[in-house]
Amino acid sequence: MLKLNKKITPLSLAERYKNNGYIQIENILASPDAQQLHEKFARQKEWNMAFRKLGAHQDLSYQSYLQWPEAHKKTLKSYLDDSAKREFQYCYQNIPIFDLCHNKQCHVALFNSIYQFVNSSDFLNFARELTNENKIDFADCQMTFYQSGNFLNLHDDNVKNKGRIAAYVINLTKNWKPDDGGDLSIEKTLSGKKIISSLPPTFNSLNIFSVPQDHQVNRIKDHSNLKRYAITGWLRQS
Ligand SMILES: O=C(O)CCC(=O)C(=O)O
Ligand SMILES: [Fe+2]
Repeated sequence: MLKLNKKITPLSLAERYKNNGYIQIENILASPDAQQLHEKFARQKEWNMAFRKLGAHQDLSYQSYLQWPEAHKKTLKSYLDDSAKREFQYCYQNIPIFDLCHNKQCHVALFNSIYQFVNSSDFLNFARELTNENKIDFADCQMTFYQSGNFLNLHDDNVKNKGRIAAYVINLTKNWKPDDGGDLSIEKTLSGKKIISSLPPTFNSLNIFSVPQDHQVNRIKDHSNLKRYAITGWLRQS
């Protein structure tokens, strides 16, 4: 079972969350758990590669994508880069753990342990105290993996009837540098002025931000070797 770092007291951070609408908390998981999770993410071979084509979500097997001829990969990259300038677009790898484990038997120990952890009373109570939202009933979750050229354009996470109260990101990226890109930007407009806050994907940090709120995952630079791993999802009301 994954464990929270017991030294972090959510009530002491609630004021900051309330004032800003977001917070980043370092060293969120017990340290051996974060290290082991990172190793398991790094060993995971199959992912869904998610992007949009002609305005609709697409899922592709990442392993089959790796077999494509280079020319074919280049064509997709140009399409995505061009489309990202004109419309809502994203490209990253994920595994929809909540869909795989919820209401079904899931036999992958890693997926089960993440699903159980984010729905444990420890994690949900932590989130309820931090956000002062007692109506949080459960957390959905996915594993995500971004690498060079991957991004997620500006959006606000607001989807009707999903009961999303706040979004969370447990960052499992090692050795991030500002030059890699891949930080999470949160945008606000205050007195007509755009304010952008950038949250680096610091290893073993938790980001929580209220929904709706404009944010994006900045593109990981083409030259970067970064593997941006995270557990992401929403704290939801049934
Ligand atoms: O990975 C992140 O930092 C945020 C991801 C996100 O915004 C989303 O999946 O909707
Ligand atoms: Fe989002």
